[in-house]
Amino acid sequence: AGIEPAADAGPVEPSPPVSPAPPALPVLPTGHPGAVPVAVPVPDEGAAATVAAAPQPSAALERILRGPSGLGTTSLHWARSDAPAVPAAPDAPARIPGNPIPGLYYHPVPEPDPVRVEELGRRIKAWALDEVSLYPEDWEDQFDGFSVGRYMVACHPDAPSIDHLMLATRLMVAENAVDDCYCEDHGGSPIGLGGRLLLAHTALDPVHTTKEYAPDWEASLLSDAPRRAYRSAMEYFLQATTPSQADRYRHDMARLHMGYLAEGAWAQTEYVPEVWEYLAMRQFNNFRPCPTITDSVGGYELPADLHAQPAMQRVIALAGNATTIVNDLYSYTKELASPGRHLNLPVVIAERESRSDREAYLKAVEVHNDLMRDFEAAAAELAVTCPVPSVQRFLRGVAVWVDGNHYWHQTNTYRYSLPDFW
Ligand SMILES: CC(C)=CCC/C(C)=C(\C)COP(=O)(O)OP(=O)(O)O
Ligand SMILES: [Mg+2]
Repeated sequence: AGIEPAADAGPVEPSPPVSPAPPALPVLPTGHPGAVPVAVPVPDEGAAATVAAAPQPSAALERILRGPSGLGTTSLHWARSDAPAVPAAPDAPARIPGNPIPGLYYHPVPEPDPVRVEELGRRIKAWALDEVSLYPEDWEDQFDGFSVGRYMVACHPDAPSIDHLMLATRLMVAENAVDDCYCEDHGGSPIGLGGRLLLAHTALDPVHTTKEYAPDWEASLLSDAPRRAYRSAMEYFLQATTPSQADRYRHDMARLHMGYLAEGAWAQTEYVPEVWEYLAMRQFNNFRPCPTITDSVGGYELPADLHAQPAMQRVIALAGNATTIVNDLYSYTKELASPGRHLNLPVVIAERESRSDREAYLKAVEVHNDLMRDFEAAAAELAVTCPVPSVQRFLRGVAVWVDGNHYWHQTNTYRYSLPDFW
């Protein structure tokens, strides 16, 4: 991961004052300079019926990708361009910084709104420095290089306001702080990871304990940068979401923490998993908590029983897996250069299937492409079988998150560079 907070995960340090309770989030655009009003792409009943009647998954997929159709819906096409998904040509001229991985199946996105990107960048830095003391000032370049504002604007083009975008952006920063500080090479280690993660998880899922012990737990939430970040980001999230949306997020974060633990355990014992085992671990150590808040950031709710449907769970898992293997591919050279052996899909394929680095990398691209195609087929099928407006919008929000995530990885040349395999 990438944002490098003050690496003080150990002993309790003097705490900054608890930030005030966040205000309730307005659902409508706020009039803030960056609060660009957007049309909400919820199909009407007629449009939903059209989807329901569509016989072919491919037609439904196109429907999800294109958004609503019909009179007056032009403005509802909020992110995916009409450009087809492309296996990139190796010699295609670059229009934006960073080259896409040749042969990768992805959808280009429009450039994120620069006004929003700038305002979000300003506000997230203020939060990081003033509200949660996330990192020392001399780490500013790394924070800026992470470009979290550009990331979140690209992934949530339907957010009604900057306040909504801030929900996702705080959580993204906090999640990376925990990964960097607890798990990876900014003070992290597999040793003792379980205890650190569990205690950090209580910033998301509070401890209900006796009067005697509650103050110690409360104080612990301010005792290091990852916990301060989780606690504050979750407090804002709770103000803006329903109890079931918050509980969905907690569940996804418990999954993530379980994935960190498996990765850490394998690192500790120097175990190189089989490819399928690696993919299982990476389904948990995964971006999943980010696309699954797309409705919260969009200012609407996918009801809990619709979120829990097995077909929706499959769509979410496949989307999360595709986005996470994108990270393995774009961060490959960074991870090769890091100390020790950092597992990612190309590294595991090379080891377990006795392939050259290049062959293994190219096979990992194919694994990603299969996951993307399976995700899109599963989403299309669900759109046909469940023509409910919130489901349609959620599926589209997840698809757009997948595309925005690819865009961010491709264009973040501060963090990532491609290997020389073509
Ligand atoms: C934002 C979030 C939920 C992250 C959790 C898992 C995670 C850190 C990733 C999927 C990114 O993977 P990785 O740790 O390999 O990140 P970098 O390659 O260092 O960018
Ligand atoms: Mg990586």
